[in-house]
Amino acid sequence: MARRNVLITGCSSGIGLALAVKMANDEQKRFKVYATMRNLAKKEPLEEAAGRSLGKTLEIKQLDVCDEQSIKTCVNSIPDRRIDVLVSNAGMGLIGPIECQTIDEMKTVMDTNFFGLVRLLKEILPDMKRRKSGHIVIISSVMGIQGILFNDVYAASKFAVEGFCESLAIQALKFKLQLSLIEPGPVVTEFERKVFEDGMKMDLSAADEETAEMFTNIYLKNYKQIFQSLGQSAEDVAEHTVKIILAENPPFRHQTNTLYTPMTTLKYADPNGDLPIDTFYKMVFHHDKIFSASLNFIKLLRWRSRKSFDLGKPSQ
Ligand SMILES: NC(=O)C1=CN([C@@H]2O[C@H](COP(=O)(O)OP(=O)(O)OC[C@H]3O[C@@H](n4cnc5c(N)ncnc54)[C@H](OP(=O)(O)O)[C@@H]3O)[C@@H](O)[C@H]2O)C=CC1
Ligand SMILES: CC1=C(/C=C/C(C)=C/C=C/C(C)=C/C=O)C(C)(C)CCC1
Repeated sequence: MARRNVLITGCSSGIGLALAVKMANDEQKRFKVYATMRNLAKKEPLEEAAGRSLGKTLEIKQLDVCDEQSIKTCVNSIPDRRIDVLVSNAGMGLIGPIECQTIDEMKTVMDTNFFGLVRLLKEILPDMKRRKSGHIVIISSVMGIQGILFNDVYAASKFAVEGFCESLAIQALKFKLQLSLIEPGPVVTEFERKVFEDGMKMDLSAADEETAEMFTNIYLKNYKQIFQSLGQSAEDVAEHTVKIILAENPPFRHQTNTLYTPMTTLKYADPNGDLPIDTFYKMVFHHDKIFSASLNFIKLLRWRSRKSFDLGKPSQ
């Protein structure tokens, strides 16, 4: 099989970095990775992690998904503009009451998470259609299927991504192109740190007392614990993504976190849409102690299974 050219966006940290490194270090050398980032001053962690693949199976390039010219320049710099696998990963989060967010902040989230993907495809899709080959892989989120308290705009941006892809997938089929949405739950990356820090320093004066209290004492208070108990690593998500890229018949949707799937299943279990909303409401407002205890229990189980794995014993 010929080596496949892979372009990944947002490789300065997190999932993008982990995926670029994993694919570039593929033992069978099946990929040539174009690992892109908007700010090349941030390339050191990727260079370090890439090791010997740097300059061989991994090249670092500048690409800002909010800048059409930067996308064009990057794609033009790739031999024959050939991109066999596009991984649209660049993205950002935003949490908090909407009363305390500016429209400009919200627009930046939509511009990055949704229009970023649209800009990439406007440049890359015509080539893929002409060649009648290509795989478009999008790092979406469980929030592309289901909204979560105080993530209104972020969830909207990922819903936009999912709606766009669901529509495009039908046309793509005609051109023998594949489209896959990767849907991680919480992942411990810079995303989590940035979002939490911004949330902690958010000016909540525009919100009523009850909302501000809910955000601070329920959402932010539980945030770290949710990531510690249910969170995956970027490497774990990268491993799932590679499997999807290598699959003979890649699925349209793939959730990476089995601990999270019980929540998303609620969405499909009730066509009226009330079940997930009522369940989340009860978890947050009525059974918060049980919810918190369950998270602690999961954290303990995962810690124990990792510990026994570290000691050389397979986890139970
Ligand atoms: N972490 C999580 O819990 C989850 C994350 N996701 C999704 O995974 C993807 C990767 O996030 P993750 O690795 O967690 O977070 P990181 O913050 O570690 O990585 C995000 C990457 O996107 C880049 N980026 C942001 N804006 C732009 C832009 N305009 N052009 C190009 N690159 C840009 C960042 O660059 P810079 O360093 O310059 O800011 C960074 O490289 C995102 O789409 C996110 O929505 C999905 C589910 C859960
Ligand atoms: C599980 C759960 C909660 C929080 C989930 C979180 C915080 C998920 C984060 C997902 C991310 C960060 C996805 C990124 O794309 C709530 C609403 C507190 C209560 C109900 C159950």
